[in-house]
Amino acid sequence: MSMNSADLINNAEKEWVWNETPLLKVRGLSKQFGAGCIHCKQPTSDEQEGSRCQYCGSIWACRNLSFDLYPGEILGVVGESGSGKSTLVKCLYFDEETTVGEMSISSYEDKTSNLFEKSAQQKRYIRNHVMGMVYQNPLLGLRMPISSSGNIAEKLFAADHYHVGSIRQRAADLLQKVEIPLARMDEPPKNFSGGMQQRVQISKALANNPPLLLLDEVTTGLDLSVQAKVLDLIRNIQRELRVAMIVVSHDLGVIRMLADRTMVLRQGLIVEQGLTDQILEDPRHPYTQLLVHSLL
Ligand SMILES: Nc1ncnc2c1ncn2[C@@H]1O[C@H](COP(=O)(O)OP(=O)(O)OP(=O)(O)O)[C@@H](O)[C@H]1O
Repeated sequence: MSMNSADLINNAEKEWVWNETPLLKVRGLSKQFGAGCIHCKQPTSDEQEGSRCQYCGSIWACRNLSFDLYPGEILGVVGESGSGKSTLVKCLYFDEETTVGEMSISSYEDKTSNLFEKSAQQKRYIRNHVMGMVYQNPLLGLRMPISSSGNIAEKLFAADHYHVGSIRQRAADLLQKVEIPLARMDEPPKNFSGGMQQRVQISKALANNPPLLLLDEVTTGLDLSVQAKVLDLIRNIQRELRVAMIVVSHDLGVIRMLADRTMVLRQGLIVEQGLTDQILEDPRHPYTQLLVHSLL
């Protein structure tokens, strides 16, 4: 297959990205819901066994997940409903307690230590300074009754910024970046459409210039034209700010548009990972083949 110049630039960018130290390293991340029992103390990596313990009903939502994310890269996480995608990002953002595993972030002062073992206060610091999260449900990421600028201010306060003038300017800049009219910056997100709410969430998540952004099904439930606008915005932000992202979606169209590399989850296990082009054009695992063919 012949390559055009855009492919060449893309590949050059990917090579450049991979020569760097990973921004995020995750090793052996497992998350169990339920008390567990003697039969399911350890997550099994056997696809045939499934993620649910037949004795106690506990579920290993994520099983032994290991991966790296490079600065400025977008990693897609795809899989059917219940495959563990949301649980993975919730563990990374400390919304859920990880059962076993290690995570380190190279831009955090303590580069190599396991962030899952930090205190609640340190985890709060990491959430406010090093990561941003955009949820599928804007109710989880925004305070609906307070102004959009106030939502951003809240995130800046949490990271110890107190100068009112510069906070307001930062809120205006961010809302402008996501194309919310400045005349509406003091309106609460509850007055906005679904697509606008997602854009306010994105601007709030970017408030402290985090090197890592987590996006969980951010376009699910939006009209197709609105989806396209939000996806465009995410792509532009990644190009402009070189922020690394983990994009969770059950929609391979979203993954195709955004992700440099992709990880396919099934019943909490990674069944395949690699360059998105390769995964979509030449999937190896039968489950990925099924996903890709259902898109065609
Ligand atoms: N709080 C919880 N308590 C018990 N089980 C849970 C909880 N949250 C998730 N699970 C289970 O963990 C597994 C993975 O769920 P998760 O929400 O991560 O999947 P997902 O791939 O994000 O699905 P979807 O695309 O439908 O959001 C599922 O079997 C789910 O029932």
